[in-house]
Amino acid sequence: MPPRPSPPAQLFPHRLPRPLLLPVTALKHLREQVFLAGDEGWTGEERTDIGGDASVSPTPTYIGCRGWPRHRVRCIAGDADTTDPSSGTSTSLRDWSSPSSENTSDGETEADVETRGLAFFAEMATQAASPSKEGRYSYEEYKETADWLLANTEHRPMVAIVCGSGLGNLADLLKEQVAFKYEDIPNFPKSTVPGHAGRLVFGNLNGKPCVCMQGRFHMYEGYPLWKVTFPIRVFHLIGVQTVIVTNAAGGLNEDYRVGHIMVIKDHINFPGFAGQNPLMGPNEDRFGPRFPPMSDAYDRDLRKLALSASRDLGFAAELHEGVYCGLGGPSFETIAECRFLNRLGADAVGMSTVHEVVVARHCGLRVLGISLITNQAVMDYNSEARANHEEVLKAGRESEKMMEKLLTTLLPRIETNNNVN
Ligand SMILES: O=P(O)(O)O[C@@H]1C[C@H](O)[C@@H](CO)O1
Ligand code: HPA
Repeated sequence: MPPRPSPPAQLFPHRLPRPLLLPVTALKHLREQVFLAGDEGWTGEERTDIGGDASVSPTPTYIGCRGWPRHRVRCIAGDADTTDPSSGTSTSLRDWSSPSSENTSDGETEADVETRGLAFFAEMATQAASPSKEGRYSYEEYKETADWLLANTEHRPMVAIVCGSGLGNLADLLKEQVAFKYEDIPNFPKSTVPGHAGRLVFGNLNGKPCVCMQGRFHMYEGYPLWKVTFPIRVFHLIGVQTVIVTNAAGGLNEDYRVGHIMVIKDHINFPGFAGQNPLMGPNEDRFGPRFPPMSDAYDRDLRKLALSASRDLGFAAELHEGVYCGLGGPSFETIAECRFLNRLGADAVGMSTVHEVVVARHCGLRVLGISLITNQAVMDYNSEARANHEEVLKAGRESEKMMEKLLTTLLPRIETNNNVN
């Protein structure tokens, strides 16, 4: 075994109560949640994803938690005793030195941080060690979550609403609410983005039984697409028939203004072009077919209902039908990219939705997509405008009343099979 080097200074060492044994395969899965770095790859706190691979790293491996405040990204130092993936043996993770009781900047002691770090890590380890986590959820896990929800609420929603950035308050419209934090629901991922609260809210919207995702999951958070779309299949299993996906989007169409609404007519799944499709991998026939069509992804009757509701509400002039282009994010688009997408036929651009829609259609759910135009995409090299998340959230807050009215008017009109002419 190579001699054990000193830990990098930026790593705050934490003591493990005892060596933690994990199979090498578990470490591979942990890469989705935490970053792993060999000695050579470590460049300090500025780096959040070093992308070393424990299974091939010849040097000791450090593990930190993605998404933690950076000064806390220093969870556990490890001693990779056995790193040969072919051996299938275990990797032991040990502490480097003793903890201190020094306070961190927000008053939490290092001991608290350590406790949290260990709890987080233990959870990750448990999840990673589960055989079903080999790249996807098993049917039984979707079912487990669905059954848990059905056992914990009497609500039986027909419609699910996914709230986009800044649109989480839509969930407040529901009456007779029963809400669950994502972290309390078995198998549910966790929201990490500001403006995505991370609660599943059941209730009635204008008499219609609904469930609202107050916060969605995005590819750029580091989640694989089978996690991003996990709730959609759960909705199917609890009896939901229609999903309304909302999002914040940048307007590419020159007629679109901030605060306008776009009913999604079609989408361009850009990550899909690069092989990032949530249906990649073995098909689960109990959800749907291997090769689902997408030419009817956005339900024509639901689109008509949305357009007629907007006419009834008097804001038809602010409502468009258009094509949404989903990208991976988290960087906003360059000017050249915006021009390119616009020429391709996209009217609005965002970082979500398309994966949820693919999975929803795969399991036969009807889909209505609604984009709130929160900013105009920058298309001009002379422009000083810069897209930013604060602006997106602000536009969401400013237009929430319009979105609320649209949904409140629309929901009671949704039948199992609308046939609107
Ligand atoms: O969840 P959505 O698609 O509404 O959120 C958009 C895309 C990014 O998450 C974020 C950028 O501001 O808003
Ligand atoms: N680009 C991508 N995603 C977005 C935007 C944008 O301009 N606005 C809100 N979400």
